[in-house]
Amino acid sequence: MEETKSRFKRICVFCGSSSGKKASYQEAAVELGKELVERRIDLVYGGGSVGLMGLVSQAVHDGGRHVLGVIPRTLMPTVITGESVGEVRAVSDMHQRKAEMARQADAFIALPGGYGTLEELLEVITWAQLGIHRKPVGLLNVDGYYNSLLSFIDKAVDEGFISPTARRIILSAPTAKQLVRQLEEYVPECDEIASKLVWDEVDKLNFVPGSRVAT
Ligand SMILES: C/C(=C\CNc1ncnc2c1ncn2[C@@H]1O[C@H](COP(=O)(O)O)[C@@H](O)[C@H]1O)CO
Repeated sequence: MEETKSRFKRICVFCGSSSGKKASYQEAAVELGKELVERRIDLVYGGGSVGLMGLVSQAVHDGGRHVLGVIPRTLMPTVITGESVGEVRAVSDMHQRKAEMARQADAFIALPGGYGTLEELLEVITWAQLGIHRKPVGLLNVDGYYNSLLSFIDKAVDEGFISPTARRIILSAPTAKQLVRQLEEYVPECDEIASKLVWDEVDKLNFVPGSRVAT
């Protein structure tokens, strides 16, 4: 397989701790892992081997890329989340886990998932809206899984709760290849208010002003 170069060193994947009912969700997790490998991109995720989390991490590890699992100490016993592949970083709680995953990543992708996935996804979108980071965020919309979420977000734009600029933070595509290509081409827009906010160093998630990609 020919390797393609990427602007990203490491991507964070949020996804179900369950596998979902359709084979297409599981296939998409493996496909995404292979796409990261092809582009020589490492993975950061929530650790363990359950559900789609296990499938994407195993595919990246099998392809020879680095896998970093960030996992709260309480969830570390393998009877709870299964054996992790690659490097495991223990953190004290779920908040620290999200902050550490975000700090370690140059971009974010959400595969299908449940509450945990949605919460992680919406948080990095909110952080982008506030100018805490300028890293791309993409939804892997497998079999239209996220259509209703995207419709809801469009309704929130129509009703005046999300600005058109903030709507454009979210990229989406039906396949890993199309989505990663979009993430590679993404140029962040700056909201007028967000551009004036000054976040503490710790809150900035490694973003260097003036660069297109967070470092
Ligand atoms: C404790 C139980 C199951 C184990 N649950 C999780 N294991 C690992 N990571 C998890 C777990 N729950 C949430 N996460 C994080 O959120 C995303 C997955 O959540 P979802 O609700 O399945 O979409 C994932 O990205 C993780 O970072 C027994 O119930």
